[in-house]
Amino acid sequence: MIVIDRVCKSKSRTPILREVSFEARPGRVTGFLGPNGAGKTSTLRVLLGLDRAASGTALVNGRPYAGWPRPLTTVGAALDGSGAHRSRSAHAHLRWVATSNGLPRTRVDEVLDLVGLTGDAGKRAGRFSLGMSRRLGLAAALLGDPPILVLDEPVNGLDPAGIRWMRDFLRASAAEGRTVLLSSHLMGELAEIADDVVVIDKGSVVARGTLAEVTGEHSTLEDAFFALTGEMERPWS
Ligand SMILES: Nc1ncnc2c1ncn2[C@@H]1O[C@H](COP(=O)(O)OP(=O)(O)OP(=O)(O)O)[C@@H](O)[C@H]1O
Repeated sequence: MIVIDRVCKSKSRTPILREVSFEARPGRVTGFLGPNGAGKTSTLRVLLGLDRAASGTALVNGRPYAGWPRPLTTVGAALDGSGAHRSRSAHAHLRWVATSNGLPRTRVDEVLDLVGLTGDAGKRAGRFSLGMSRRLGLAAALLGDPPILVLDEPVNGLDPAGIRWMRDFLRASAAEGRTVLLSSHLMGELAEIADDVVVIDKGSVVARGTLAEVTGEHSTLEDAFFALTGEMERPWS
């Protein structure tokens, strides 16, 4: 369970998060939706202890992320890229992450299999496609078999097959009882995958609830999003 409670943060004296509050629950996919620059990544960075909030709390299973003795066994996170050095093979990268976090190396082959990268395990990360890099980032996040997954824009840039694979994987993870929190600015995709939706705009949460509650009277989540944020649909974007 993730509980974010009235998190505030400023950068260069400009408020970028204004009392952000929401929950992500076990067994559900929670979609964190907002336009570019709304504050999604900043919120996730606070949650993962990579940035400090000026005020408010962000807790995973009742504690700050950094308060967990072996955080990878509580939260698996993938923010941007695979995190692997270009010259390292997928297998070597995962071995290094496992060893440095006190996780058994036997887990490396298991997570490679889970994300469908067994056949590419010896390939250098620098030669991976975007979809393969996303899978490698996810594999690292899964090393500790965590009950909570936090993923920043996991389907951004993936081809249709990659999107479908990621969607099925995350839905199956939630069905196993995991808490899955993912950010996205792709509304159609989020509507396909999320049980619960949190909409953030200009650093403030403007809606949260089940997908049906947030969509409300609108025919699609996208329509609801534009009504909530006042963003105009731009034909060139
Ligand atoms: N290091 C920084 N210095 C100054 N401003 C920053 C910094 N990092 C982020 N910001 C600002 O904070 C706001 C929120 O950015 P953030 O990256 O969290 O948004 P986002 O919703 O993840 O956007 P995107 O979908 O484009 O990734 C933006 O206005 C951004 O310009």
